[in-house]
Amino acid sequence: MATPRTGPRTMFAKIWDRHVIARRGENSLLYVDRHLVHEGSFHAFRNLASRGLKVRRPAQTFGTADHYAPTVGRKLEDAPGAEIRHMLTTFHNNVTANELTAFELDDPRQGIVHVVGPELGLTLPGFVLVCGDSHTSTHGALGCLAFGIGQSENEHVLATQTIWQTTPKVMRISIEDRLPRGVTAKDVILGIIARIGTGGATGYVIEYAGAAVRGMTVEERLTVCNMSIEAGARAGMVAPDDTTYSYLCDKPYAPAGAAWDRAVGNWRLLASDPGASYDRELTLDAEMLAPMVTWGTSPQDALPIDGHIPDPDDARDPTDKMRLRHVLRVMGLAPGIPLEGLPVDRVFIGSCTNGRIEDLRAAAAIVRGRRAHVASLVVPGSETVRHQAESEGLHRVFQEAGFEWRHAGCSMCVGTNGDLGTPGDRIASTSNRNFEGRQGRGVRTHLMSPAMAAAAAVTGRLTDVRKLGAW
Ligand SMILES: CC(C)[C@H](C(=O)O)[C@@H](O)C(=O)O
Ligand code: SF4
Repeated sequence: MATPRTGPRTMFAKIWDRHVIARRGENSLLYVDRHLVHEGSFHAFRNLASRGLKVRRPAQTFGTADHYAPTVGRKLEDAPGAEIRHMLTTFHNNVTANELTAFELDDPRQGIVHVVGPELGLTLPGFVLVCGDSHTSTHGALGCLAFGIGQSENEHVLATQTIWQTTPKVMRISIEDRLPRGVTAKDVILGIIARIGTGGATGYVIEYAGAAVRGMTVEERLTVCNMSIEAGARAGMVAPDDTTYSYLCDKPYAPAGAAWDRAVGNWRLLASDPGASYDRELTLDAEMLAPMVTWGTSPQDALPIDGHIPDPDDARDPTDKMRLRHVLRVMGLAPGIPLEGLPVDRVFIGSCTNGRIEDLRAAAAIVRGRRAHVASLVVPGSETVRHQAESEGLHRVFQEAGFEWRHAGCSMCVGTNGDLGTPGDRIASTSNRNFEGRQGRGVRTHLMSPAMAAAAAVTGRLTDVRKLGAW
């Protein structure tokens, strides 16, 4: 559908229209307000340099070391292996050569790009923000259009501060009512993906709306928008409101003084107009949601904790039947068994989905006064989060329970820094992808909320956190 020029407009259309510089057929050239880079952007920097170019707008481009960051210490030598160290050195050389502000291992602001952007105020409402990383959808929680880009697009943005895009469609997902006890933002997004599937939002930008979303903190909205990409969406967005402004007002890179007042005045105009039309609408009742756990190798393979492993024989479609058989083999699960009570070998609390301070507080509330039954790792999403958690004494709660408390990075979400499970491990993980082998060869991943992962750590089994009495 073409963007309507007049009449009620969606938040997406307002931001998009304001950034279009040129049109060529189906494609629009968009101005990019903010470009974020991590170690994975090395191809783009290499190609840029080979064309004799430098970053066009260094003041709008920020870098952070996250995927390869060692979490056991902050020195290059803490990284296991020459390849990992090479990635970190290459990143350093690229940001230095282009005179970019970057948060490297020794910087107190270092962390996962999608945690660092919002918490430093590098992500602002109304922006077009891009990064060579699929979970860039996270930033849309602040009311901007944020999406992941590929390496050649990344090079184009570095060189021109613009990007060619086709106009996506817009879907509104309204989550009405209030979240029940023990149900978190992670359960909301896993519930949505279980319902619409990993291709359910392909070609769309999702706008999350409804009372449950309005009632969420910014951190909870970030969790929801983070996993939009797992439903195939180009981006996820939440209209900015007073919750957004009070989150942003004291952030280092947010506007200050009179500029802040002017900015808020403009941001207040961003929300979709009443009566704006969407290409697709979906409404979910929050009251129906429960703590969710994935049982398969795709984020859509999610069920409430009181669910049972599906039986491939119940699948009508032969392709589904085959896929299910394969998934259950990979996951080491038998049809019909209950999810609750399944023993786990390891727990990972962290990632750009659930590595923020509220996530660590929620996990610590369950862990306090209990002991970890299995190897458990807490990796704050950023050093800012780590320092905040330490000032609240959360690190001691985890350490006294036998958890490992690390420095910030992507860590076991993807294991590119060497933090991996061992073959056969079943991991309760707060990350966003449960793809086969993502956390290590032969490792089985179950995605869940921080509270649920903490419950699994202290019982050694998939556990309904509502039964631990902490809620
Ligand atoms: C390495 C990076 C490009 C990748 C992504 O795009 O998402 C990673 O962050 C991931 O989560 O798998
Ligand atoms: S924490 Fe995981 S999902 Fe997020 S950017 Fe890092 S690897 Fe990707």
